[in-house]
Amino acid sequence: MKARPAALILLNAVLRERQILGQVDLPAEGAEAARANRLALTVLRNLGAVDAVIKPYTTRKPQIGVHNLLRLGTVELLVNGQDAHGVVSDIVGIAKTQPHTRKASGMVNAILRKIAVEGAEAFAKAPPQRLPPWLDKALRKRIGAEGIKAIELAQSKAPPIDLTPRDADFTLEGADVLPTGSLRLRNHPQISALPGFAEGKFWVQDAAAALPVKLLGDVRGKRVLDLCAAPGGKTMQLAAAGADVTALDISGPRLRRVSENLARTGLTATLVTGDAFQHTGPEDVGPYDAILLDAPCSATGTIRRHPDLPFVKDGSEVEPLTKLQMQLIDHALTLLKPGGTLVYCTCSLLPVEGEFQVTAALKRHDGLSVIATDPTALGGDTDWASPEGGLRLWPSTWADVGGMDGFYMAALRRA
Ligand SMILES: C[S@@+](CC[C@H](N)C(=O)[O-])C[C@H]1O[C@@H](n2cnc3c(N)ncnc32)[C@H](O)[C@@H]1O
Repeated sequence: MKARPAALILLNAVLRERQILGQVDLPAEGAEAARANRLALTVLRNLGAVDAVIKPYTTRKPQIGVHNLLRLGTVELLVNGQDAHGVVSDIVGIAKTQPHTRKASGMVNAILRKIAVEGAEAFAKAPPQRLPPWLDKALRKRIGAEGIKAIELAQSKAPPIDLTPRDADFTLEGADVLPTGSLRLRNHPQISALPGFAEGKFWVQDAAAALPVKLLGDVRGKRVLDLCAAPGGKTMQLAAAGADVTALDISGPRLRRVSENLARTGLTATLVTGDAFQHTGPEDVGPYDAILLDAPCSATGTIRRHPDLPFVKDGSEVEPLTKLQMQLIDHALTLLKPGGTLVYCTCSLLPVEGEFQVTAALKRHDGLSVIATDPTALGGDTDWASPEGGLRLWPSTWADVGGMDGFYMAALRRA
């Protein structure tokens, strides 16, 4: 299947069935599937502006299948700058093949022709894609209208691809080296075709996601538990830094990805499939020197990479997730040596999944303390430091060089 009809399947799955993009079975492969995915992501990242362009041409909201065709056509015309004649005839052709859009093909034709000629101005004037109301409400008090706007602007742009090098001296032509050590690609090449990929010299990992492991300091020779490990970006960092790593995850299929990643990079870790709460550690060697807890979370920090999330999630999972995070912190502390370090992190924008978890853990555990992180020691900026001693990153952090995923991280010392 070609990219455009495949992109339509993706858009219908997200916007009609409320399905996560990554879970949609796509009848396309290779380059066409990759292009379909990029098209769907671009539509979702710009949905508000695209709908604002379409609205004046419709008397009432079109049926969703028709609306998605118009959205796809509008993005091809106004964002991707594709040839108007080709786009309109292709989208109309797709409309004609579907029973639920066939009747509207004449209307689709007329609207897209008009948008091709006059739509650019309305698109340029439209504000960036809004945060979903539940997320806006949760953040507004903390970061204000300006902070929200900065996040929305950052999320409306396609993010760069960041790589973590296995060895610090690895460089890649065309990649920028960020002060934190990540390599950043502004174009979107086929990763598996890049020099060094097959030899496992790097892996894809957002610059923000590469920081939590650094909060553990020098892990060479230490026994480190990666408690929620899959797909394994942080496991590989730990192994590359010389730690004796145990990587645990509840999901067998996801842990297989850790295994594949380790095989490609030539790194080693002990893999354990299972529930973190059942893990008591190997009895013969006792508690771990350090633990990384990259807890399951709302993933609201990754919306720029996964713009489907706001259309699929409604915030109702946040409360159960915060309970799980709290229990995981408590359990992790039982597996840690006295004096050992626990790094807690989430790719969430929400303080309840970050800062609040740390301050609440300090109240629950006598003698537990935060090892205050100096962001400048990691190549970051002073304003990354949050009052309780952790680091807070937003999608708008370093926006001028492409931003980074929203993340929270803090290092805790057990008494
Ligand atoms: C944020 S992801 C971890 C990402 C990973 N650390 C990385 O850098 O690639 C959270 C992981 O927690 C796992 N998980 C969720 N509940 C768990 C539990 N009770 N025990 C162990 N793993 C769990 C999920 O399967 C998921 O892979």
